[in-house]
Amino acid sequence: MTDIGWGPVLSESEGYGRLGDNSDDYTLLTHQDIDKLARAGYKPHQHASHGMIFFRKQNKLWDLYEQKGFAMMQMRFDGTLGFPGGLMDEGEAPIQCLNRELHEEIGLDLTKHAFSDDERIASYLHEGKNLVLHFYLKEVSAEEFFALETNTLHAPEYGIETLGIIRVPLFTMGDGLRGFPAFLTNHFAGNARSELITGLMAAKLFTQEDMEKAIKAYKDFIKNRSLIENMLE
Ligand SMILES: O=c1[nH]cnc2c1ncn2[C@H]1C[C@H](O)[C@@H](COP(=O)(O)OP(=O)(O)O)O1
Repeated sequence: MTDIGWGPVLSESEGYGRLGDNSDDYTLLTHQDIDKLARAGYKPHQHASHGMIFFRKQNKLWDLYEQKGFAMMQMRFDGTLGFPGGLMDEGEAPIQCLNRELHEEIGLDLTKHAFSDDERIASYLHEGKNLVLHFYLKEVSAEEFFALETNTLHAPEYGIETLGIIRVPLFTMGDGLRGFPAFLTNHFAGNARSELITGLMAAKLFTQEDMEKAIKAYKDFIKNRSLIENMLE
């Protein structure tokens, strides 16, 4: 087999992952938009699919904090946080792309846990990047979640694209910041932060009020951090 090398292939997708996206850069697409894209063979855009696997469990963590369960994310090769998933290959549909990528990145057993098309909860267009992002959500039991996590160590891309699977802390500590709001202050790939918020709301793990409180705590922290950094300059 001729080795084509990854250089030319990767350089084409370099721009998609650049940091600095805002949530306003992404437009939420309707079902009609998606049907139209499918009829056009998903062209002329590049597409990517990512999925959130979670379990719900009402728990009092350390007898103190209300924990809602866990959601799975990953530390990516580029140092940002994201969901398992990736770019669609020629001839694929978004759901095929998702299942292929989840097998490669987290070793998902597709005979047991393949995602289905009706688990897509949102799709977004980034016009500037000509990129459509499809986002899927899957609920599993706690036991299945732990087994899936263990299996990630044997995934073909573990240690290459996926540097580690992480659990999103779904609780807030007494200072109102540590836990989920502090988690939101990390660097995320693409619109993964918005997807996380959307996914947790769609799963009804957060009430509107709890989510607004968490987002406010995270944004206040970022604002205060920038103020302090500016003062120190
Ligand atoms: O979790 C994510 N949510 C939304 N957008 C994401 C996420 N992870 C990455 N991205 C963006 C930015 C990336 O460059 C493109 C392509 O995804 P990626 O997973 O890097 O694709 P490959 O593994 O290189 O095929 O989507």
